Amino acid sequence: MALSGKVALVTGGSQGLGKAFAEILLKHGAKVSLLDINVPTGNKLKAALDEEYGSDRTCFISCDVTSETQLKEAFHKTLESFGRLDIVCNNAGIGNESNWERTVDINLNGVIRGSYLALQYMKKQNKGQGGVIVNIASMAGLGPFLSAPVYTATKHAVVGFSRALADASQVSDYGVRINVLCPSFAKTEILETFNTDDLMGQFSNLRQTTQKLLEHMGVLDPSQVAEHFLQLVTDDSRNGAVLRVTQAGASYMEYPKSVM
Ligand SMILES: NC(=O)c1ccc[n+]([C@@H]2O[C@H](COP(=O)([O-])OP(=O)(O)OC[C@H]3O[C@@H](n4cnc5c(N)ncnc54)[C@H](O)[C@@H]3O)[C@@H](O)[C@H]2O)c1
Ligand SMILES: CCCCC[C@H](O)/C=C/C=C\C/C=C\C/C=C\CCCC(=O)O
Repeated sequence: MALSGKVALVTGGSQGLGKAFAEILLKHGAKVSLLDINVPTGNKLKAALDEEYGSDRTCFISCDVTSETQLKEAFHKTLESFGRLDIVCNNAGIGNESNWERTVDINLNGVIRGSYLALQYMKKQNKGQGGVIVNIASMAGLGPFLSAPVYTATKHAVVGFSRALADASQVSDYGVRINVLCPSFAKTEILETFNTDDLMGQFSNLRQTTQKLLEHMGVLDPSQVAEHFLQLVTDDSRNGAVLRVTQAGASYMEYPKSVM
């Protein structure tokens, strides 16, 4: 998929990986709708992007992915502002093992809400032009991250949900590809989770273990992660792909062939 003239929507787009995804899409000619609950940071980012790319290339929409109503409205506003929708990145996520219900509602339910709305707007059967969904999981979607069991569960679920949806989309001929990105640790605010006892809950005693894992795996720059995100967006041959990104490089996960 060539990105010039295409329109993307990125949840959790105010900072961190969402910001890096927005920037790489803009660099390649797309327009981007940024959705986030962090309104001051989102507005600041929009102002900075206006300077660099012009004010018609982005919009910022205050949106909580736990609200079906707000998310629907944000998709509607994106279509209204830019006239089309081609790329949806369900990226908003948190690490909160204490309020784990909220973690499930953002990391998993938010991805499901965003993916279903994306299909509704992009699938050919609804007069959409087709497109691509990239859901952001984590290495914790591929194996156990011991200090964050609920986070691990949500990210495994994002991988399973996205792979099943990709097969369903292909069999139903929606014209929409669905892929998953699984980054290792990246330098963003979410890593502060490990220094916050309230967020780690009963697993705050595992801080040393987490710290060792982090030192062992290293910390990626968001721009490195964005390069691999771009691959999932632009490579039309990829549907149901799960791309693992580490300091050592990126590799597609291999799974047994689907029964269908
Ligand atoms: N940084 C890492 O090490 C890492 C590694 C693998 C995967 N991830 C995943 O990447 C994604 C982005 O995280 P990040 O690292 O950029 O962290 P971050 O904390 O910098 O960014 C997360 C963004 O999501 C927004 N957000 C949180 N709850 C929201 C909600 N209810 N509705 C809308 N927006 C909401 C936040 O305001 C923030 O802007 C997450 O899904 C995270 O799990 C991060
Ligand atoms: C709790 C919020 C912190 C977010 C961290 C973020 O998602 C990064 C996680 C990075 C690594 C997770 C650690 C362990 C996963 C365990 C095994 C994966 C092995 C799978 C493989 O090598 O393919």
